[in-house]
Amino acid sequence: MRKPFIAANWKMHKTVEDAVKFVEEVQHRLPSEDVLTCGIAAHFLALYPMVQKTKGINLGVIAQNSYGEFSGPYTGEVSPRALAAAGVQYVMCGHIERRTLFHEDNTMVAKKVAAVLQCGMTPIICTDETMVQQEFNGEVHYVFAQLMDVLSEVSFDQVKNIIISYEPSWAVGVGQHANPTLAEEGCRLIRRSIADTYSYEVADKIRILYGGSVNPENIQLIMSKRDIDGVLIGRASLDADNFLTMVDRVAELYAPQKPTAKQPAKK
Ligand SMILES: O=C(CO)COP(=O)(O)O
Repeated sequence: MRKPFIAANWKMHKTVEDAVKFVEEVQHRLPSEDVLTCGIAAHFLALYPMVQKTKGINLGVIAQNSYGEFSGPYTGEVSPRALAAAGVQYVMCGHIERRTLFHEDNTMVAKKVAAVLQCGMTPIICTDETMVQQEFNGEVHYVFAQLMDVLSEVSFDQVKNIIISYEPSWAVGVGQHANPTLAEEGCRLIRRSIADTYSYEVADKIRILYGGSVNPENIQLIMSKRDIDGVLIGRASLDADNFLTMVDRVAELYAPQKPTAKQPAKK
């Protein structure tokens, strides 16, 4: 069974002080790691203080980006080696805002993914709808070439250590989440492409997250979908109580002591 992963993506919000305060607010109220994994993607400055604050609690620290080299003359970039040494566990690679605002392409993202894996961290590889489907002559076709480009440097041994997120551009930051069935379809297609390229066993183990306007009202519906293993939450994760409400709602779906009608549908 794939353990759910509930991650906040704070983007360029919060000062270091705000970030630490948030951790203090949630630290004694998170469910056990046996039920689900929680994480927070914060900006670079907040990462080290958050690593110190989250020791021993179910709240992984996620970098929102890193560079594809370990060291060198890359002014303004942050090395994955430095992130790993600081205790960061996960790195987001190729978020749609990095692609659209900072012109990251598949080659750059593939290098980041490879470097993150080499440093012993888990990449959260971000994909959007253009990476799984395209329209030709008015018909929607499923395409995997771009996803495979991004995974080009990930070996069979390494692929079990990745997380993938599916964040369709029409749902990110707009307040209207993708129809859960469409969201699951994107995740299912990604899993199928992993199965075709690597193996069914690997595809069955990889966690695939959905991101795009997730909030306390829609999180249970989204997380009740079989092929959605977690969520990346932007705006709705900035408030500690809101974040905890969402975590609790997912825990309700998964906690063994609280079976729900949805549970048999999950893997
Ligand atoms: O970008 C996102 C997660 O990475 C989603 O952002 P919103 O939840 O604000 O739509």
